[in-house]
Amino acid sequence: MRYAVLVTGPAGAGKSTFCASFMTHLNLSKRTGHLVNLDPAAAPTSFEYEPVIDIKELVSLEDVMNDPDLHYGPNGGVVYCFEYLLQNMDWLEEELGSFEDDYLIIDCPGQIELYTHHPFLPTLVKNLSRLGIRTCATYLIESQFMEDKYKFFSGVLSAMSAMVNLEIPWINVMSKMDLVTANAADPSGGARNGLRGRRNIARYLEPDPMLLSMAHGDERSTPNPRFHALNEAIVKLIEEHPLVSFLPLDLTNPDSIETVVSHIDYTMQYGEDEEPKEPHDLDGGDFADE
Ligand SMILES: Nc1nc2c(ncn2[C@@H]2O[C@H](COP(=O)(O)OP(=O)(O)OP(=O)(O)O)[C@@H](O)[C@H]2O)c(=O)[nH]1
Ligand SMILES: [Mg+2]
Repeated sequence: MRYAVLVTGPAGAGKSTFCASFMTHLNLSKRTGHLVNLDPAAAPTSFEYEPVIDIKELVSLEDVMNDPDLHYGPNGGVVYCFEYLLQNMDWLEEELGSFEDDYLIIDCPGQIELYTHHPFLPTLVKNLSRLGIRTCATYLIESQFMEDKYKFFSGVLSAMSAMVNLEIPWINVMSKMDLVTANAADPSGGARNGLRGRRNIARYLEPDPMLLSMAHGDERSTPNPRFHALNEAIVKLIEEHPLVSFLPLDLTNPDSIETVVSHIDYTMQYGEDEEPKEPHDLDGGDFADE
């Protein structure tokens, strides 16, 4: 059985950094992981681990943008590259041919429209499953989103929108939690503030729709009734479909990546199909006759 983890999320969420930490964690646990780069815009220097498969060998953003017949800018260019990849699945299939029994960590581009507007991920996942690869997705949002309730809820909605398009196990991750801890440790805040900070964080990890109702009126002084109605509708949607919760990821704490990886293992039922180990002393034992 082969396994693949799609690492998705908006631009700069920390996807490539997470992929590298994931690789390090697997190596330290004596497991084998391979990095697959599906970001046609990735800079060659951005990888701590050399990708075993790299979309840029098929098509790179640079080539697309320099093509005088195509006239694409960076965003349209990435979309074009992904379309090209899906039209050339035999290339990916061939590249994937040589990996058995391993984890493939697939670093995806940060263009949000790839996840919300286009059927790219579902098509990719269908192809992976046709090749017998069990796949799950992670969706990263960075902790700074928690500082702006509107940004946060737009992040929740885009995660939901990406999720409902994909019929595979899905894990949302709140990345860069080290930046939040740094704020909570602010000496001027004192212990009570720290506690309130942690409670507040919990309300973001299991999104509490009331945060959005409360946001209304505090930062924006003149309440716009239509805006209010929209907020109410979003609150209701999140209450009725509590699909989204986040696992915190703090890369400065080794336990944190371990927790995220165990969730990924569990959700993909990693290792369940492995051959059961032979017990040592079954034959010649007494209980055979009893
Ligand atoms: N403090 C902190 N910074 C991080 C963490 N993860 C990533 N960063 C920083 O955030 C920036 C973006 O990280 P990347 O891993 O390149 O993010 P990405 O999602 O791959 O970005 P794109 O591929 O451009 O969409 C870099 O400057 C990283 O150093 C983290 O856990 N904590
Ligand atoms: Mg990246």
